[in-house]
Amino acid sequence: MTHHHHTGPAIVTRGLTRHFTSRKQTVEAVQGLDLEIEQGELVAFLGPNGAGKSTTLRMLTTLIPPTSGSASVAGHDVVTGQRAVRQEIGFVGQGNGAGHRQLGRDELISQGRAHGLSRVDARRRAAELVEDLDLGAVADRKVSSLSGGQRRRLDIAMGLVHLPRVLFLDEPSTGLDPQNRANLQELIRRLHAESGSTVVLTTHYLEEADALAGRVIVVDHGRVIADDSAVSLKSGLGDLVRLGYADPAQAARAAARLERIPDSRVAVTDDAVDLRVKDGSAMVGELLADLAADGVPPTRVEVARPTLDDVFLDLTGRSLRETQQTTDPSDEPTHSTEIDSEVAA
Ligand SMILES: Nc1ncnc2c1ncn2[C@@H]1O[C@H](COP(=O)(O)OP(=O)(O)OP(=O)(O)O)[C@@H](O)[C@H]1O
Repeated sequence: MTHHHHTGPAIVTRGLTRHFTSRKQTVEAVQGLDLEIEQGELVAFLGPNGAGKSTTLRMLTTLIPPTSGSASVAGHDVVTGQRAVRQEIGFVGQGNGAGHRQLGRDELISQGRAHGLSRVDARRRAAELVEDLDLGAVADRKVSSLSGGQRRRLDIAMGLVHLPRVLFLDEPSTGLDPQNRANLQELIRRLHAESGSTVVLTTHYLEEADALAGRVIVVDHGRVIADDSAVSLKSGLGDLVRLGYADPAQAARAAARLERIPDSRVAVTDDAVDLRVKDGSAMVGELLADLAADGVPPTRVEVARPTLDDVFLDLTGRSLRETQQTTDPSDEPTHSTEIDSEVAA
């Protein structure tokens, strides 16, 4: 069997586990992942700092071996078939190591040569990538002089030189401004659509996972806590209808009435009632009429569509934003700022 005929899933993991030991303490970074990712999927691993996203990617790209369990990529085991896996994949890490003194185009050509392309083919491939990734204006400048967004596009071009069947991107848009992030997402979407290759990325931008990935795998403490399309994850949770009252007694009466709605959850805090229910936005008119008829019309109403942060909160009792801020205080402030603006949107 040659890898060209591999027709099974792009990625399979079975009990994939990785522990780290430092100063006699064991960190269970990844704990027993069982995943199947089909060829051509675009998947985002979403989770807070330290959830195990990078460790998972580093195992799948053969940079570190699993402690236990197994994984295969494009039909090859990441341990016994390390070499074959490397030929099939592209990996764009966090801050790749393109030589700063080189010109962007020369970096691409060297990378192509390193992957076994002839000089002519490497030049041709570099030219294609410069075109595809809109690097024309910067390809003939030194890498060290490029902006963050240009540098990221060059990193991605580096990962694409050998037409990988599976592309791994570790936090591709971290550190980019919103405009560059949007451009990069558009680029990833286009590359995925045109190449039909499998794309796996990690992110802690909710908005990115939401906008980009057909499938979102939410990880926390080294485990998968949800795995579905962003749309299903959110619609499964339901909309939040928040009703404000003049006093707590009214709120309590309204809550008692709302608890009769099937498949809903009601929470009261002082003079506000939170109702979580599927398609809440569609039923709000009827709901208000009923409450008015029962003598408990609210004084304020807000309806919020669920975000992936709500999904995370529902699953873990914590917000991605909180974990973002507390797990790694040295983290760049851009992260939490971004997540704030996403939630506010
Ligand atoms: N080489 C290592 N030695 C010791 N601990 C490690 C090592 N690499 C990762 N860890 C720990 O494993 C856990 C998972 O880290 P990992 O980098 O996979 O998380 P992540 O989800 O990618 O987070 P981030 O969003 O911050 O990149 C963390 O607790 C981390 O401190």
